[in-house]
Amino acid sequence: APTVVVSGLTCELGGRALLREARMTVRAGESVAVTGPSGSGKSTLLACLAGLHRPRAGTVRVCGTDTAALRPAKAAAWRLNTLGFVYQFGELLPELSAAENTALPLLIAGKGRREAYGTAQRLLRELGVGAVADAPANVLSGGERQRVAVARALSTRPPLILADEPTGALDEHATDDVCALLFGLPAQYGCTLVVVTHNPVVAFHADRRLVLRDGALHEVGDHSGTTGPTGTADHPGTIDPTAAGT
Ligand SMILES: Nc1ncnc2c1ncn2[C@@H]1O[C@H](COP(=O)(O)OP(=O)(O)OP(=O)(O)O)[C@@H](O)[C@H]1O
Repeated sequence: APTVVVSGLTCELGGRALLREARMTVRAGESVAVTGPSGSGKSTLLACLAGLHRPRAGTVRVCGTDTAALRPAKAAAWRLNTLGFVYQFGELLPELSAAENTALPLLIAGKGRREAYGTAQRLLRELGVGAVADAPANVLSGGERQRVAVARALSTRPPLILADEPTGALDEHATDDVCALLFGLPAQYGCTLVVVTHNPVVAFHADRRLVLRDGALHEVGDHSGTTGPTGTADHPGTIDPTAAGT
């Protein structure tokens, strides 16, 4: 069964219709990038996937669960076990160490300290930030912060990772680094990945790309016919505006 099935999703915020009968399906183990103009509703779409925003119409099923129908008391536990979030600035708790940030979801899920910290240390090592496990989050570099954020997102082994502009605060080098890490997660950890990004270079790493335009999600060209994220077959060196989704 697909991990994500969205159909007829209609959502308003501040009196503005952001999503209009949007639809998308994401298969298990797939990575999908969602691009689109600023303010088009990409973060709102992620909030709907997470059941954090109740749509006016339509359905959102994640791992078979209708997220709009989740009762608040059950929603938090469902999110804890089903979703991992990665945000633009890592959004770690600054006074806690990398290991403490990573162990936190497991402690909240009721795991014992030994198991939670064991898992955290292992994930941080696997993601290349084992050396900073005991450093407070507020001294980490941007790239290290995002690696720790990914470790935290993976800690409960959720089937779906949602990333909202995960490279938005990084330079080019760190962006490449975090992209390699993020888009390698489905193969390495067996999860599904949905990434919201402005950056066509980031989107190009995904198995599929969707653009959110006028409230609807459109599939954009597959990788054939383009020379890569920085050029098209017809115009090498230019960014394909269709693929960029802007
Ligand atoms: N709680 C809210 N109440 C009212 N309006 C909101 C609320 N949250 C977001 N909006 C508005 O909804 C629109 C879409 O916001 P959203 O963050 O989903 O867009 P986005 O595509 O992710 O934008 P960006 O790429 O700039 O992050 C924006 O105009 C925003 O100001």
